[in-house]
Amino acid sequence: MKIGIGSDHGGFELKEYIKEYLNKEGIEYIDYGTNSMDSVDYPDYGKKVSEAVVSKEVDRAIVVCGTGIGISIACNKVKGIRCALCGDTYSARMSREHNDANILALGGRVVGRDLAMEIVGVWLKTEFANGRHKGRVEKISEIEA
Ligand SMILES: O=C[C@H](O)[C@H](O)[C@H](O)COP(=O)(O)O
Repeated sequence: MKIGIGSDHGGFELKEYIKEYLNKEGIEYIDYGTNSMDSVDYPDYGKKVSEAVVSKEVDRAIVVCGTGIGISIACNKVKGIRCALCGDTYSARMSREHNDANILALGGRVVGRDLAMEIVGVWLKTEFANGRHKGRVEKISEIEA
């Protein structure tokens, strides 16, 4: 599995920490920026990462901004993206099992590093459950169409 990762300045530090985790776990990733704490606009990075998911350059992605709110809103404007902003491991697991979320959003100024890593770990390893959830996710795609 290849993961895309991106953030604005508010999520930069957590993004770099997540990269260390991915390196340790041997998970391949592409970093779409930003590359410093200099102020940038989160929609630019949400768009880049989302387009990489839709084009299948990466399988799934993780995005981070200060709260995770702005970048998740931006990602969810891209057709085919189901971005879930998660602050706990239960939501992270459900976002995969029930919603087939293809992007995880985190708030770099909200969640601590240890919790963020638990959320990332759960989200990466959980598969979509299909079954009754499949038709519901398809109805989301119908809204987009
Ligand atoms: O939802 C938006 C994000 O939390 C941004 O990271 C935040 O708005 C950036 O704020 P500032 O420009 O004050 O660092």
